[in-house]
Amino acid sequence: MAYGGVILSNSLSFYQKRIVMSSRVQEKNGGASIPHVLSVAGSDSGAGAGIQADLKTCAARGVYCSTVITAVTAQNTVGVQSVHAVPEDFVAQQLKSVLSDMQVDVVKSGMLPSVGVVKVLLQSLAEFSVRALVVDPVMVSTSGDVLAGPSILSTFREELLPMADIVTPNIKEASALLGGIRLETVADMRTAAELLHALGPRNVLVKGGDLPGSLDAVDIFFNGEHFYELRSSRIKTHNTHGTGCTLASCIAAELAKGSPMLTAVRVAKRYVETALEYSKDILIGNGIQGPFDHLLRLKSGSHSFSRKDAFNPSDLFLYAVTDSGMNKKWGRSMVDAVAEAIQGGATIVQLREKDVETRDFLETAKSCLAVCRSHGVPLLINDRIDVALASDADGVHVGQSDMPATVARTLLGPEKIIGVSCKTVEQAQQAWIGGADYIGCGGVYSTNTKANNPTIGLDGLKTVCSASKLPVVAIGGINASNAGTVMGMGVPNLKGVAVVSALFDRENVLAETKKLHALLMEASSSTKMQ
Ligand SMILES: Nc1ncnc2c1ncn2[C@@H]1O[C@H](COP(=O)(O)OP(=O)(O)OP(=O)(O)O)[C@@H](O)[C@H]1O
Ligand SMILES: Cc1ncc(CO)c(N)n1
Ligand SMILES: [Mg+2]
Repeated sequence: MAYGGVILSNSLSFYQKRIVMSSRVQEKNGGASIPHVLSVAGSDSGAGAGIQADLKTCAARGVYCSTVITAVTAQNTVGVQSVHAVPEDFVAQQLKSVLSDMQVDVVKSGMLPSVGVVKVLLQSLAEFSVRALVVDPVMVSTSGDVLAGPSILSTFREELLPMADIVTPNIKEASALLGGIRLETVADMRTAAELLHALGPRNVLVKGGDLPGSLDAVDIFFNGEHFYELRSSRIKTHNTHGTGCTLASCIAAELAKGSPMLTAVRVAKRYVETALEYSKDILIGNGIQGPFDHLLRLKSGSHSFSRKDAFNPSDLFLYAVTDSGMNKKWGRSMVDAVAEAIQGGATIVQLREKDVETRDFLETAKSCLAVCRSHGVPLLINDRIDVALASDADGVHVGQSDMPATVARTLLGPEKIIGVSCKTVEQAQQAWIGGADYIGCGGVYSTNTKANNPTIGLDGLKTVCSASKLPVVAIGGINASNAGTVMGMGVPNLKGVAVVSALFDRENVLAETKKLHALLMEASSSTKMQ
């Protein structure tokens, strides 16, 4: 069909009709339409390529992916050990199950192991409406293993390619489809793209991942009118297994979201490049070509210092909030100040940097995190979700004018700690609904670290604590002379006090933290005895 509503060939009017039909069905359903790719491909037991790559790619790109499995392969990072083709009538049944029920936007085909399976797919496409067909003519993997034999070539050329909105062969596949021509240079790739276009697909992308001796990763895109040389740096890595499947399913995902073809291809190439760069050092399997991480998640939190525990409200007991101005005044670095506070008994640390450059903030966060992790103390970042994400800190603390807790939760995921400053019962309720883990309540007393901040006093603190569904840490002007009073009240949900000046605007952070810790222990044990 013609993507984006441009009719490029008379034979496409049939598909145009189906677009109208499918949008009508969607209107009748009434719900929000979810972009949907159907992947018709083979399973890779090593999960780097095939169906598994397609599912991960679509998940990473925010698109729903259903699957029709055409073959099951026994495959790993060494190569393909065995292939078990799914019977053609069972492929047909899977296609019917999905397409008769779900609103599929784009079909992406990968491994189609027999002529019969290609025919079954074409029959389904004639019967059910989709907006685009992305054909990855899988024949030879980068490892050199044959996934569809030469007997399929004529069916690909004569029946499948003419139906494709885009076809994405690698060098070997392009050569095979064109009767074995030599493809050794970018100029050869252009020729191949033009020759393949003449077979009927609306667009052609000849992938140069396996182009011998090429410094960049160059792909040639041809839409029948213009050539585009899509170039990215070649990532030095062994983890390229499944790049082709990933590229094609990302193109399908972007098309499903409504992108024009060239945009979809550019985004997909950038996505592959980013995932390869992120994954270049990961080690999965002992073979020559490893998988990469489609979700860019496997490295974060997996290093040895990672905090393994869920948030524990008792961590709020002695909550140290840093202040770089104070530390500078007393001639110590932030990391040293944090290390002393932890040694003295601080149970959680919040990095609060108001007037610092982002790059310095990130560096400080990383160094403080190393100290905190080595002592099992959580580190939170004040306000800056980007810095929390980039440093892999344990969470954030946000104020009423910062990012709302719900948005912070979406960005940070379920395991990070989120705290919200609240003065009122309503704000505390909102923080709970938004998915926060604790609230900071104050200012209890007046303080010079926050100008023009109205205090709520001990009564205000009691009111919020009693109504709160979340654990509370009291903040604002708390120091050694009043901490005992605050903790000694024994109000429900109050788990600790947060302090800035009482620790950091002092000459000896270690001694001040110890003193405060002892006071809090005494106050909380006396409330327990009451
Ligand atoms: N080392 C690399 N660095 C950056 N991009 C790469 C690298 N290797 C491949 N690519 C890109 O990945 C995409 C897929 O290319 P490739 O030619 O390897 O496909 P393929 O052989 O079908 O993949 P596979 O069979 O491994 O799934 C292309 O956009 C290509 O430019
Ligand atoms: C199942 C399957 N499909 C496609 C490829 C191509 O990478 C592969 N290696 N395995
Ligand atoms: Mg390759």
